[in-house]
Amino acid sequence: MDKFLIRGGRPLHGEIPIGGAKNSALKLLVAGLLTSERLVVSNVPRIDDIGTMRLLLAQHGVAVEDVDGTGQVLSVGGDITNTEAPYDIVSRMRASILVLGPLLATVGEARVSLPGGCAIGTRPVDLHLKGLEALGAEIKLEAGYIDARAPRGLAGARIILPFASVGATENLLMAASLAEGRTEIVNAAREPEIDDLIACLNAMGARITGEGTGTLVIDGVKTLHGAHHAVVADRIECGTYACAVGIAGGDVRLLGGRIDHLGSVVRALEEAGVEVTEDQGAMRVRRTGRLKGVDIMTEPYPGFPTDMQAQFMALFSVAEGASMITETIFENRFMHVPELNRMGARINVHGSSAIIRGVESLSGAPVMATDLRASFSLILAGLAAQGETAISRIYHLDRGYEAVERKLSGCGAIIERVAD
Ligand SMILES: CC(=O)N[C@H]1[C@@H](OP(=O)(O)OP(=O)(O)OC[C@H]2O[C@@H](n3ccc(=O)[nH]c3=O)[C@H](O)[C@@H]2O)O[C@H](CO)[C@@H](O)[C@@H]1O
Ligand SMILES: C=C(OP(=O)(O)O)C(=O)O
Repeated sequence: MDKFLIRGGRPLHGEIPIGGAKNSALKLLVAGLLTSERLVVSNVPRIDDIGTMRLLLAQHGVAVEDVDGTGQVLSVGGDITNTEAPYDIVSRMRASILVLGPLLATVGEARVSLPGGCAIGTRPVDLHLKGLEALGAEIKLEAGYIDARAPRGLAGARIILPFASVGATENLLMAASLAEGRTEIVNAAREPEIDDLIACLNAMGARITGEGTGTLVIDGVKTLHGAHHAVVADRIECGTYACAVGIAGGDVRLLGGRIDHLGSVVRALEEAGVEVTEDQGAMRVRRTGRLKGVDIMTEPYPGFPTDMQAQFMALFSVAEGASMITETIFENRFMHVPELNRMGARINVHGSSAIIRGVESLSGAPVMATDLRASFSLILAGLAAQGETAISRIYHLDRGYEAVERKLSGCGAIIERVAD
């Protein structure tokens, strides 16, 4: 197991390239199950979750090839030979549940392990299952597995989601693309990654309209074909590095960062005293003065993303005044709080809200990463802290961030990966 050693106190200057979005690339690769032709996906981030997805697709008999040897252009293709998604892969990566809709739509059956809870919450999949049942699937839960069948194929339906679930919207979109007739998904998620999946499915011959509106209309087609699609820029990676500049100070251009996908994050940064501008295909982030505390609440897009909550917690821990962060999406997403407090932060959690009383400075300490975004909040704290911070269990971070130490040290940070 690796750990990071960070020496804080240095401002960041330079450029950081922003990669393709983890939360889009994973679903785009799954979309490859919907056709026996080749789907080529470019701008794929080189992160551990992509390796796990390749393993899962291989388990279904579908090959994922590295087209040019860079790991950034992957081609998915081949016939599905096995419809089981086993526990050992699904429990490692929850996005595995996304194979359910495509397997049902193409081969009419799937056996997918229930993902169960994870560090940030219970994360049930009831909305995925109810939606697929509305499309005609017969679903049984047995021995920890979802047994789903659609012996007569899937048929379009009007589905009203009680909550705009990202994963349920994606599973239903892919299944409905090959269902007979029209499907309408009301209260669909509106995240940019959903629009990216729709663009890819439409390039494969699907007929989907309504992206970004919350109501998606899918006219099912008989087959989908191969296509080439480039993954949208990772708004969470971009927002995370913006927080790095916010907490460490300095001036950095985030290359390829999409400011238009980060409205609520940019507003919070600006309120906190961080300057954000669009700069010729990059997002430029600067901070010279003291940070100020801000209140934020996580919400589905276009609201403030839960995947940026931990990073802002670190930022506000050294801001002037108090901040309140309310987490409304996941019930247990404050595991970074005790670790930040060990570094000198003053954070109290009351139910789904955390009160952060800003301190003058943090001090380096040995801390432990508990999940993907929490891991980065500790890096951010380490960049601002006096002395050395040692972060263990960074395998959580490697799930979703590419080349963190290279990107940060390229801008002047002192960060090193060492074997634990
Ligand atoms: C791989 C991926 O893209 N992950 C993202 C995706 O996760 P994911 O797709 O799991 O997130 P959802 O939007 O589905 O979940 C949000 C909330 O709805 C609840 N829920 C969801 C489905 C369901 O059937 N029943 C139910 O109760 C969940 O427990 C959670 O509390 O969106 C989240 C919310 O933006 C992000 O934090 C994750 O990074
Ligand atoms: C929670 C996240 O991912 P996952 O849904 O894969 O757990 C995330 O990307 O912050």
